[in-house]
Amino acid sequence: MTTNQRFIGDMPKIGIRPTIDGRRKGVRESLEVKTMNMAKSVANLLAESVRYPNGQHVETVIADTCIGGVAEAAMAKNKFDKENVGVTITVTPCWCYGSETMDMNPQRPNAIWGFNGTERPGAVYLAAVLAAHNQKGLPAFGIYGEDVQDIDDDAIPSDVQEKITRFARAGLTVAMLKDKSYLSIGSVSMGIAGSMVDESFFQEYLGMRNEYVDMTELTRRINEEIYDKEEFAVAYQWIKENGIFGSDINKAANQRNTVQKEEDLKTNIKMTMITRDLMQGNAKLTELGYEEEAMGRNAIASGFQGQRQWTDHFPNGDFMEAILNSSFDWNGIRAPYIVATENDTLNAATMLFGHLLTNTAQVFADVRTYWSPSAVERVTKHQLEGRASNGIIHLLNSGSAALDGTGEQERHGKPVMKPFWEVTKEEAANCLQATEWRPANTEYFRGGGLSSNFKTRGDMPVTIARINLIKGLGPVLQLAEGYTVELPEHIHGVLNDRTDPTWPTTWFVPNLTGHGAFQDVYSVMNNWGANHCAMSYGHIGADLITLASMLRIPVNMHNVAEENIFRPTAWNMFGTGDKEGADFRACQVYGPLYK
Ligand SMILES: C[C@H](O)[C@@H](O)[C@@H](O)C(=O)CO
Ligand SMILES: [Mn+2]
Repeated sequence: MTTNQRFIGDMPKIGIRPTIDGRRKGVRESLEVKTMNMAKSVANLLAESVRYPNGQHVETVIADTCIGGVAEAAMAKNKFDKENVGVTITVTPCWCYGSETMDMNPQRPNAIWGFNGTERPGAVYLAAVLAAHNQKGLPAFGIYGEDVQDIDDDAIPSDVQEKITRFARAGLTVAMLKDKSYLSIGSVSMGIAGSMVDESFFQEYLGMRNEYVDMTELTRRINEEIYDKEEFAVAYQWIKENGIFGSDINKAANQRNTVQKEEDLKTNIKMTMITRDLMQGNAKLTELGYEEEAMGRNAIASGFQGQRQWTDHFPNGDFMEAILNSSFDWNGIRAPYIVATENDTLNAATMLFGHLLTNTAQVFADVRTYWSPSAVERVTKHQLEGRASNGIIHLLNSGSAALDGTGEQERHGKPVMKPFWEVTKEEAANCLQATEWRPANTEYFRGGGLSSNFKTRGDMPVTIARINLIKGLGPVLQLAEGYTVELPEHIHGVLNDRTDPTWPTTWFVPNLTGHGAFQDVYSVMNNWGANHCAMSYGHIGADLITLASMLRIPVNMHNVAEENIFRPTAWNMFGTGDKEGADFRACQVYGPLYK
């Protein structure tokens, strides 16, 4: 199965609306070419610089005519509705009639680029149409280049490019979430509130539905052999030949014997295939006589409860979660699946944001420990240095960290996490080689299984994020941009051995601003809203903030520079001095996108 067959329906397109002054006999005629050229430049920019998670370049649809009034606005809308347009960008070099030309679809993110020129007043239209958007309660993003351009200049200035592409990535994420499912496999893990499904959150904020299966469905499919046995043979050979099987940390009395460990590996492979099939279906199952199972659940993300009923008896979910979240498996290099440990639905939604904005794999982790410089010195007799010198946060969890999180993919000799189509065979092999599959800690996981153990390479720019649900307020998003750091081996060894050393470790350092939650590293840990975070490659805080504003989720903690914050213009009307407070007020007034 190829990745672009993964979900039912086409990828959403971006609709481009060239608006124009409707006055014929001179004015309109003189502007037609320029206006359409702006639309074409935006289409070219998007096709070059934005891709869908399946690797295809983004598709755009330009309205058949410039839009001078309401009839042409309706014609553009009809075209867009037929073409599965999920996001629209209006462009214009001139004055046009605000409410007569505007896009009034309340659920499709909309931006307007008003050309900064002097011959015709694009900025005046921009201000007028944004006022109409605000007055009608239909928030839109305004884009106005900083420097004046000449009317015959069809280039898009870099500040405008940045805003258009940021808007497009976030808008497409909104559109790609819509009408997909989150699949809960099992229910609440160990009282973790994030694994209590809040259907209103998924339905009203993300436009998604919730699907559920009991974990016994895995048992049924394993026992009745409802999976592709040929694929199983390939997977088994692949991991036996290429996997590194690390040592057992369990006391002799608690160790599983060789026969059990071999069975655990086989069960883990079957769990991986079955979870994927539950999410997206598998045509092979039709050949086996299981047409219903072959359909899958149109799930763009899933979560596996695991602990404790399953893991007290069966092999744990670490292998399954690690492989599915990675950009490769025994079938080759492919887009990651999003699977949350402990069925933490809120971390899964955060991982989806990171994945759909960047097209890269995500690292799910416990926000485990803050190590102050003095605590590290006390325990190791060594001082933290460089980026780590203000203290470090230990990200660690059984399960869902993508193997891409090893940092074994490179650009210009530096560790990165890439979209799957840029990952080479050698890099995928290196990620696997940097991972040890170790017998699970049987005091935690009585049913055994294989845990994935690696240490993330340092110097990767990353962003950790998390959605939290607050009674009386709704969802809020928090994020921290920072870097992975690599500690000298002796320090890492001492710190890591104090916890469960069979799991993947990332040492994270946030960028500090000296204010609020970013006063120091301790404050970042202290202000984290739950036990988990999702880590994404790159400094994507600004994209996350734009996306959150589209979904009306306020951001309660971030360390993104103010000049990079891009939200609908209406947000400024809720206050310009205190952007954080304005965000909360705006989100409260507009409410969830799909209410
Ligand atoms: C094995 C343990 O139960 C861990 O899974 C636990 O510490 C968590 O990850 C909690 O989020
Ligand atoms: Mn956890």
